[in-house]
Amino acid sequence: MSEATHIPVIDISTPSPNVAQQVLTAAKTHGFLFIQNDGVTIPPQDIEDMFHLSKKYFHQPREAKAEFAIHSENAGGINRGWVSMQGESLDPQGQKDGKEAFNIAPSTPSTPLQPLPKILAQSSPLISRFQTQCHALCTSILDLLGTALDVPDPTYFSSRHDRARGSSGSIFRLLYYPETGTSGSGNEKKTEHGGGDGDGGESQIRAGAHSDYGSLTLLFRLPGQPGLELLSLSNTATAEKTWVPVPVNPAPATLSTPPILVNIGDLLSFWTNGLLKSTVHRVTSTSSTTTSSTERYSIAYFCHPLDHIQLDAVPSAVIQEYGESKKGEEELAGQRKRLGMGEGEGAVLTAKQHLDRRLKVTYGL
Ligand SMILES: O=C(O)CCC(=O)C(=O)O
Ligand SMILES: [Fe+2]
Repeated sequence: MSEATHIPVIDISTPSPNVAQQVLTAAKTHGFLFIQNDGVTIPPQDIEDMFHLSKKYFHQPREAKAEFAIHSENAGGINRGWVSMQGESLDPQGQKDGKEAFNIAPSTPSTPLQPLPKILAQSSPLISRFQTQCHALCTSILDLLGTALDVPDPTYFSSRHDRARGSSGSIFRLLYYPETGTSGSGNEKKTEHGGGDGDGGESQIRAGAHSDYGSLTLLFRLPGQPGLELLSLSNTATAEKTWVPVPVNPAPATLSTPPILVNIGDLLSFWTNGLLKSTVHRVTSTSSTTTSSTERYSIAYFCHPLDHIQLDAVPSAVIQEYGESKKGEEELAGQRKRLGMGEGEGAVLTAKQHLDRRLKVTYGL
């Protein structure tokens, strides 16, 4: 990875203005940062158990998984349940993704977990606990951003994500990228797609190029299962971009458990006038020289503000100034266009409207 895209590993276990600045700098520069796992907020044992559960779930026969198909009543409605192999394209202009997924909406004190297939239901306490832990980490990161952005109330962002106060678009997602190049995987063909963005090689797209929709995404991956790449500026003069791999553990000699990867989503970028970057990323096969790749698992927590939260001006001089700069204006015009908002349309969106527009523009939902 070139120095320009060196994603820092940040230890936030003792929050301070300096730590807050480190988080802000990474969010402004790369839109990606690693958080050192303190072993407490999200215990490594729970991460391991979640991966174990995910493996057990996805290794079931197709028919068992189809009972809880995404958006079905069985699965508890819209955006919940199982996404089949090639069942979605994260890049609407690209090919179908070579992956399966299972979406679980977070439980709250007033809403229990959605109906789950038996294997997952048996581990409901682990799933609920894991979601709560993920949300707690998001809260800490949002508070650090509030501090570094000099918002008078540093909990400005996090209080607007308070799960006890209502529903949100937050979603917890188990992801499975089946082995390819062998019979029965359902995704045998190696494709030519994806080599044209500067990496020069042939690679198979397992999850198409996209940016995430919400405020923050936490991503858990397993050592020995690389494949995530982000689109990074490689030449400022020509604005040329290139795909850069994101290691699972950037410092295995010093970090016994992989740090947690965090990235900024479109909503938080929009809310901060484009100051925080929502960076395009994708998942490719592990090898650019062979036709097969081994199975891969990841787990994502997509954190969203409460549905009713208005994404209006954040009381931060840094954000306001950025919005008035040429770069900020360009950034916002691009985001508005992507959201299908007319030029000069100054309407304030709620978090739910933002998500609905983003889904509508991307999927025509
Ligand atoms: O599986 C991964 O490593 C990334 C998945 C991803 O970017 C997503 O689901 O939004
Ligand atoms: Fe993503």
